[in-house]
Amino acid sequence: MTIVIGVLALQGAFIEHVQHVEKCIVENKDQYKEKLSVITVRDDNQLTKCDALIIPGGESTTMSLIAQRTGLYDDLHAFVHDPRKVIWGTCAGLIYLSQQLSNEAELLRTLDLLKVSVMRNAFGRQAQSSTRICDFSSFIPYCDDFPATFIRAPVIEEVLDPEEVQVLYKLDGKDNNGQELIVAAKQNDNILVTSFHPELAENDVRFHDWFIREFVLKAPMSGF
Ligand SMILES: NC(=O)CC[C@H](N)C(=O)O
Repeated sequence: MTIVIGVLALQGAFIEHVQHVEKCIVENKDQYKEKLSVITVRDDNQLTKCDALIIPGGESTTMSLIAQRTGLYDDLHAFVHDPRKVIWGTCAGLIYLSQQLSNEAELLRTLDLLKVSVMRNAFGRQAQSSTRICDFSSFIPYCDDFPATFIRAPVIEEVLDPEEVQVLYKLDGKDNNGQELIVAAKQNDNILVTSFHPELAENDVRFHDWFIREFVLKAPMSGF
């Protein structure tokens, strides 16, 4: 059996995710317990082939409008709500997955999955983009120097269901609303979100490798 990881390719930084997953497969295939492949997803036919789906960064309003216009919204909604599927949303993908937006919610019909409240563009106009070296070793073994790139990034201001959502990482300080700066979280064992872009860490696939090992290869579909 081959496990298929899809990358939603309606809009945004999908190619970088595909390249990172491909690099993981080439470099680590002997360590993975199952055969993996990666495809881009633009329609329902491609989506039905997938066991996991990465929703990339980009512009969440545009992504949501394209999904509605192409008729993919309902299929995406059903896919991400299936507990056997593995989902990872980065940046705009995080916004698109969330149940509640505290600002700029007009025109955006989210997939209503992640039980959090999110603030879009939480770092304001002053610092729209930055790369910070983050210590993720509390959840990714030995990964204490990861270059996390934030581009007009959202933050999770509030977890709406602490039983299902676990905070993985937050930045020091508060956002413009005086709320917490949660930038990585997981919901149950199959949904991961990051407000930064691990796919932009050049030649560094540690985050993607961890996603594959901790989520994709542990999901029910892979038989473990
Ligand atoms: N890099 C990104 O994905 C930016 C997200 C963008 N600010 C949005 O609201 O969709």
